[in-house]
Amino acid sequence: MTTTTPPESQPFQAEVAELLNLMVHSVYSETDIFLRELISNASDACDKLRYEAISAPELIADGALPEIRIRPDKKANTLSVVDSGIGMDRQELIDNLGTIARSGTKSFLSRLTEAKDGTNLIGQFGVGFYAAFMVAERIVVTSRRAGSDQVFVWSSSGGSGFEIAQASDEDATRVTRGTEIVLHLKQDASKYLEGFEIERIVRAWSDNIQFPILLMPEEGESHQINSASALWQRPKSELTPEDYKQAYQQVAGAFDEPAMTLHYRAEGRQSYAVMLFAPSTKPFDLFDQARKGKVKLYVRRVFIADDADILPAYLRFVRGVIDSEDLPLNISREMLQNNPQLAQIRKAVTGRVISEFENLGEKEPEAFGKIWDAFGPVIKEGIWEDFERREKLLGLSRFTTTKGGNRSLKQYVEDLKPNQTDIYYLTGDSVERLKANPKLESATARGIEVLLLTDPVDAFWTSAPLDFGGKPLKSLSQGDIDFALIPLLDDKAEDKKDVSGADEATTIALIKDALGERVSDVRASQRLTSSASCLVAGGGAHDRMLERLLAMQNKAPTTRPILEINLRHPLVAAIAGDKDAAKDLSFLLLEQAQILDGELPEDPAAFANRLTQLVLRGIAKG
Ligand SMILES: Nc1ncnc2c1ncn2[C@@H]1O[C@H](COP(=O)(O)OP(=O)(O)OP(=O)(O)O)[C@@H](O)[C@H]1O
Repeated sequence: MTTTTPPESQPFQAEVAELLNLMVHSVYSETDIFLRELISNASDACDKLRYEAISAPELIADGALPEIRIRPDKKANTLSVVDSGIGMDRQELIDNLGTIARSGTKSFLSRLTEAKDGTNLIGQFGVGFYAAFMVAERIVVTSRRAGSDQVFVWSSSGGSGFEIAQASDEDATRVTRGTEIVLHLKQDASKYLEGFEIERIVRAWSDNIQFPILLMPEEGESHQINSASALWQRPKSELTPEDYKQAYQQVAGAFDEPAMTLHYRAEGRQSYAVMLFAPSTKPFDLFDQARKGKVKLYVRRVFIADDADILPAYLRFVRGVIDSEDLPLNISREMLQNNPQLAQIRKAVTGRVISEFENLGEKEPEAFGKIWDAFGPVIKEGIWEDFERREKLLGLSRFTTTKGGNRSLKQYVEDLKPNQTDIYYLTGDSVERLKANPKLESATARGIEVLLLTDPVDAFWTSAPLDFGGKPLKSLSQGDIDFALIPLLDDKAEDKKDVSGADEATTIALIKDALGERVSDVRASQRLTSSASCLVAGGGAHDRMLERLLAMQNKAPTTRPILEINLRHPLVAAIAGDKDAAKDLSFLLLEQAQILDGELPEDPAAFANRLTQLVLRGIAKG
């Protein structure tokens, strides 16, 4: 005897209501995708059932492979997508079809509202089930969790909420396991009742869904309309670029083209098939804190998990499938973490993905450039995290430098100047600002190439001790720089040295006295040629950019910088000669340097005031 729960109305989570509103009033032309989304959910449900049935075989007592049925009904103007998968109980219906759990949803929705054509963005997000509201004015979902004697009906016409109720006897008899989704189609969506239209969409988007998809026409025989093969198990020679594209779009729920495809079978100590893709566009949650990967793990074609952390977090954008022949089918998700066989697979596949990137970088630099543009900031996390592959990841990295875009460290090292032993870089907010940074001056005068690093992650990985090909990486805004042995491009420039040289000891003493605690030291600079001053971090301190980022997050106390001055600069030279103005001039040197680093002077009003006073004095003198 089952207890009866009365029908109940529930509101959608605010994000769902907003998404539905967007879907209904939007101009998305790609309405076809609703079917792909429903089939994909149905397929996931079949996968989950097969997985649960490994430890509870009674769930599929009939032994039949779960399947997906599509039933158009012109008279009723409905299209049904039915699966005999895992199904949902009452709470699951409420949670899964009433909320969106993914973080970052709010900010994504506001981007979607602003976008002109949201299809691409929608692809990054994956609206899933809710896409059905593009074509349906009312949706009724009847579901029975596998093994349960209770059946529930979820229904909604979009808007602000849904109803949930216990199924009638008739409904319960019809849905013996899994989920039936009935779409009451909108007026202009009746084309989705045509068999040929359904077949076309399934071929285009869902052909390689592993479970049979059956079309149940109103007249005539039902028949299977997909090939239902595990594509990754087929030999490469049988597959076309179009097959790979479809497989990628299906497995990733994406709309773009894969930027790289890696398909192979490993034999030997372990056998497994690998089909992985690098997308060409960024997903919306690339920088999500959870940093979860999305490579699906199968064992002998049975889906096991989609979060088995097969690839390291810095490759979390890679999508696809690994299908092992050797892992035990009944491996629990908890056991995946510590399974030594899986650890070997992880290691081998990670190495292979990286060497594939290396190949692409060498043979098809443009194709690799696309991947780098989209995912470089993520791959660079690996330089910090993956000690073992650090040099390889540095080798993969592409940089904007003072010589141009898309430069590799290999190219950098080939172009080293005579006596140059280090690889120089500067971190900051934008390439334009970095190019104008005075810390580049001395390097520029010697034709030394400098990496201009502007991704937030750059401040972090560069804080590890790094070298490439035996050449250490060195920041131009940290510690001492010695360019003495590297010749100037224009060797006469050196003559300017004594033109208006200030008395070093006196000048430094005056500035130190004026600035007191604001700086940790004042030094003559090797970095500057034409600017008056710059700020650098001490050798043992965090680089300036990292310091700023950490300070923003209150993660570390700030350390005082070192002020470097250019003794040849007239402003610096003036300090020793004009004791009255020495204090104001010293502050000006500090504040100018802060501004050039993209910081604000601590007291902007005092800065403006000082500047005014000095200019007025200048005018009066003139
Ligand atoms: N046919 C179904 N059978 C069982 N559960 C389902 C079915 N359709 C949807 N669900 C459940 O509802 C959840 C939400 O589905 P939805 O399509 O909105 O997002 P998703 O599939 O999780 O995400 P994405 O679309 O990005 O893959 C699913 O995760 C699943 O738990």
